Amino acid sequence: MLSVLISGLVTGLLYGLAGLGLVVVYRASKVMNFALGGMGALVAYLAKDLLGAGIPYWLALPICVVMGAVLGGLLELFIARPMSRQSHLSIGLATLGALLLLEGVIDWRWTTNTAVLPQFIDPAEVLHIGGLTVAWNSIFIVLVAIAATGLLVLVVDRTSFGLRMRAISAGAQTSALLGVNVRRVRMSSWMLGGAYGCLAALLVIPLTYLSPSSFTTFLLTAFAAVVLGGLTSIVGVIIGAVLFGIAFNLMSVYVDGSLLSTYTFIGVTLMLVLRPHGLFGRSEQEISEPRLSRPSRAGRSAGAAASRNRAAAASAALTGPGSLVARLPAVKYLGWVLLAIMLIAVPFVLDELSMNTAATILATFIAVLGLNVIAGFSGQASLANGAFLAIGAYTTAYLVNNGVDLFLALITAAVVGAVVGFLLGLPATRLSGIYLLLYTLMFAFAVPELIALIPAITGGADGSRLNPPGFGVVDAIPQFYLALGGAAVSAVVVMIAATTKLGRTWRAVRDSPAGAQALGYRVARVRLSSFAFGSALVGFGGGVSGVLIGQISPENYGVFVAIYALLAVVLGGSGSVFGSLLGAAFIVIVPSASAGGGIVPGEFVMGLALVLVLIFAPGGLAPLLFRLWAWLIGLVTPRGETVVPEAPVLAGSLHTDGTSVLEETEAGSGRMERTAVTADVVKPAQGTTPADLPDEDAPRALLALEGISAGYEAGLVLSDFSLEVGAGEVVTLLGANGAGKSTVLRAVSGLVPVVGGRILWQGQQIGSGKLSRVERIAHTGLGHVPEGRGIFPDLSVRENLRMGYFARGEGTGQGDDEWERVLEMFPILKERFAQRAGSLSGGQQQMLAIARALIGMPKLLMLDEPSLGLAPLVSEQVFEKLREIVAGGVSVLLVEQNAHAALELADRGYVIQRGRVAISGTADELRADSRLSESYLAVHG
Ligand SMILES: Nc1ncnc2c1ncn2[C@@H]1O[C@H](COP(=O)(O)OP(=O)(O)OP(=O)(O)O)[C@@H](O)[C@H]1O
Repeated sequence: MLSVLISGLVTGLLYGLAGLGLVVVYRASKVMNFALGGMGALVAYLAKDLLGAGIPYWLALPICVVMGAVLGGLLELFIARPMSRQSHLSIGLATLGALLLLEGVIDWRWTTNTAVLPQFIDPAEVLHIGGLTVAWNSIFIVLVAIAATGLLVLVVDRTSFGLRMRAISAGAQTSALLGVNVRRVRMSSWMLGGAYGCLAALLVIPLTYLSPSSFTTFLLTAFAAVVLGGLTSIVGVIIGAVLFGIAFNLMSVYVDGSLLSTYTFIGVTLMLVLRPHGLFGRSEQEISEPRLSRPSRAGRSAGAAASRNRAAAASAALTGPGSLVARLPAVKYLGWVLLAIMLIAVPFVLDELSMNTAATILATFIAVLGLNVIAGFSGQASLANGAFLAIGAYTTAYLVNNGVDLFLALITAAVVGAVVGFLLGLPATRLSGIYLLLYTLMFAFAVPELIALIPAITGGADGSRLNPPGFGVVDAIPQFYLALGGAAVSAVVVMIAATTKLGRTWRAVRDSPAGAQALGYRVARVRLSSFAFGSALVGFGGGVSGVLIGQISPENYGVFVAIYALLAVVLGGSGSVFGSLLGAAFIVIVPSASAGGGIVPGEFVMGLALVLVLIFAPGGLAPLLFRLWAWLIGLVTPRGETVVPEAPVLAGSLHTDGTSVLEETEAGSGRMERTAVTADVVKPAQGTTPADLPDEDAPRALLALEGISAGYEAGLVLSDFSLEVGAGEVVTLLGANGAGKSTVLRAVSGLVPVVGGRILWQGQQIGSGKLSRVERIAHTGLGHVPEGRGIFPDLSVRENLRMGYFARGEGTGQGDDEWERVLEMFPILKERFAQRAGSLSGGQQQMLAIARALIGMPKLLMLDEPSLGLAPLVSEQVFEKLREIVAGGVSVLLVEQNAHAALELADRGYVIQRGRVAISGTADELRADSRLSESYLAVHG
C-alpha cells in the first residue's frame, strides 16, 4: 500500500511538473500549449544522443531543459506572436499543429520506433527504510519536483517578472498602458513553460518508454490533473496533480485498471460540473478591456485599394446585384455540379487504389463535416470525434452482423450518435474553451475502454468485422458509391440546415453567446442541438468508414483521429461544407503519401500546413479557393456587366514605419480577424515627421493632435480631429456617448492606430521611432487611466501600486519619495495595502487607479471618465484629489461626462461630436456657450 502511495506521489508530482509547463503559458497567454508533448519528446531524444556521446547525465539534463526553454521561445515567436490577434483557441490549435510538426521532426531525425532513455539514477540503487524499498531515482524526482515548484512559486509571487505575469494574465492592454512590455513577459513565460515541461519529460520518459508521442499521452493526462487542481494556483496544480496521481495508482491496483480512463472521465465530468475552476482554483477576474480591431489594412494605400477593387469586382461578378449569379443562378452551384460529375466518374477513370483513397476521403468528409457543425458552425471545439466514429462503426457492425440491412444500420448509427451526442452535450453546454476540450478528450479516452468492456457486442480488443453483403473488401466500386452517396446526403443536409433558422442560431451563438442570449436565443439549447446534429453525422460517417475498413477495432479510434479531424476543419475552413471536403482530402492524402515512401513525414507536412494556414489564412483554404473561383468567373464575365461597389479608399500613410502601434501591442487579441472594408473616406494625411528628430517648427504644446483620423475595423471614428494640451494645462474633452472621446485617448496611447494626420507628444510623433509601442509611450511620461479604471482585481492594493513603477521604464522599486507622497495623498490605500483590489469600493478603485498612475510620475495624466458610476459625494472626492494633482504641476487631459465638474477644474475644453471638434475654448467660454449648456450643463449641472 505504502509503495503504491509513493509511486502515486512520484507520478502525481510529474503530472504537476508537466502541468506547470502548461499553466505558466496559460497564465500569460490564455493558451494551452499542446506542442509541449512534442517538445518533451524531442529533448528526450536529444538527451539520449548526448548520453550516447558520453556527456554525463548531470550535464545533459540541464542542457536539454535549456533546449526546452529555447523551443518554448521559438513557439512564442513564430506561432503565438504572429497570431496574437486571433482567438486563444486558434493559437491552441496552432500548437497542435506544432506538435505534429515536432513529431514529424523526430520521425525524420530519429525514429518512429520506441526506445529507452536511462533513468538519472540507476534503478538498482535503492534505499531501505524498514520494510520499504524506495528507488533513489524516485527520491531524486520528488526533490527536483518540489524544488522546481517552490522556485516557481517564488518567481510568480515575489519577483517583478511574476507580478507582470499575473498582471497581463488579468489585462494585457492595461499592463501595456502601465509600461509593461507584454511581448517580453509572454516570451519569458513560454520559455519558462518549455523548461518545466521538458524537465518533466526528462524525468518521466525514463520511467516508461521513449517514442515521438509518448510524452504527449502523458501530457494529456497531466492536462486533466491540472484542470482538476485549478489553473489559477501553482500549489493547487501540484496538490491536485498529486491527488490525481495517487488516486490513479490506487485505482489501477485495487479497482479495475482497465477502466481507468472511464473513471477519470466520470471524475472530470463531476468536477467540471460541480467546481468548474478546479479543486483549488477560483474564478479569475479579468479586466474588461475593449477589443481593438484595426481599420481595414486593405484600405491603407492606393495600391491596396486598387487590388481590392479588382477583388470586389470578382466577387460582385459572382454574387452582386445584376451579376452573373443573379442572371444565371445555376452558376452558384456550378462548382458543386462539376465536382459531383467528377466524383461519379471516379470508378471509370481511376485505378482501384486511387478509388479506395477517394472513398476514404468521402467517408472522412462526413465525419469532418459533423465536427464542423459542432466546432465550425456553433463554435464548440471538441476532441470526441474518434469516439463518435467508433460508436457509429460498432453500431453498424453489430446490426449488420445480426442481419439488419446496411442502410437501416447506418441510419441507426446516426440516431445513436445523436443520442450520445445529446447526452454528452448536456454538461458540455456549460463548458467552453479548454474545459470543453478536456471534457471531450476524456470522453475520447473512455470510449475505447467501454468498447473493450462488452466483447459480446464489440468483439473486445480483437475488434469486429463489418462486411455487409455486396460491400465487402473486394467490392471496391459499391464501397465507393456508398461513400459518395453518404457524403452527398450529408453535404446536402448540412447545406439545408445552414440556411434554416437552426443554422443561423448556431452561428449567432458562435459569434456572440451573450449577444445571442440578449436576442432571446437559448444558448444551451442551441449548442445542444449542434452537438446532437454533428454527432449524428459523425456516427453515420463512422458506419460508412467502418464498411471501408472492414475490420474495426478500438485502435482505429484513438485521440489522434480527433486531432486530425479538428485539423481538417481548421485547414479546410471552419463553418464551410466545401472546406470540410478539402480538409478531409488533406488528412487522408498527406499521411498515406508519406507512408508510401514520401521524403518528409506526413505529420510534419500536416503540422506545418496547419500552422501556416492558421497564421496566414485563418479562415482556412476554402475561402481562398472561393476567391479564386470568383476571380475566374470574373474573368469570363463580359466587361461592364458587373456592378462594382464603390470601393472606399483610405489615402495617406499610417505611420512612418508603415506599421500600426496596435499591431505591436497585441491589444486586440482574442478576436478573429476578418477583412472588412471600411466605408469611410478620410482626408489625406498631412505628411509625417521622423519621430526622433525634433520637429522643424517644434510645437510648444506638450501634446498636439493634428487633424487625426483613427478608428476600428468597423469604421473610422475620428476624422480631422485636432487638440492641444500645453505644459501644466488642464484640458477637458466633452461629448455625448459614442462621440469618440475614449478613442482620442487610445490613439494618443498608441492603442488605436492613426491612419491620417499625426499626434505629437513632446514634439515626437506617436507611432514611430521610440514611440512605436504602447509601453514605450508610457515610459515617456504619458499616464492613461482607462475607462473602467483598469484595476487588477486579483492583485493586492500594494501590488497594483507597484505596477505604477513600470511606467517609468524601470523595474518595480518601492519606497521612494513619490511612493510616500502618493500614499500620503491617498491614506485609505495604505490602510488597505494587503487587500485584494477587486474588493475595494468603486471610489477606492478609482483612487487606486489614479494613485498608480501617479507613481509612474506622468507629465501628462489622461483620465477617462473618472467619475463614472460613482455616487456624487465620492465623485466630488475624486475631483478633490484631481485638484491636488493639478496643483502639483501635472498636466491633465480629462474625459468627463460631468461637464460642470470638468470645466471647474479645466483651463480649456473641447466638445467632440461624431469624431470632430464641434466647439472649443477656455473653460469660461465653454460655460457661457449656450450650445453646451443646452446639451450638457443643463443635464449634468
Ligand atoms: N473596440 C471598439 N471596436 C469597434 N468600435 C468601437 C470600439 N470602441 C468604440 N467603438 C466605437 O467607436 C465610437 C466611439 O466610441 P468611444 O468609446 O471613443 O466614444 P466615447 O465618446 O468615449 O463614448 P463613451 O462615453 O460611450 O465611452 C462608438 O461608435 C463605438 O461604437
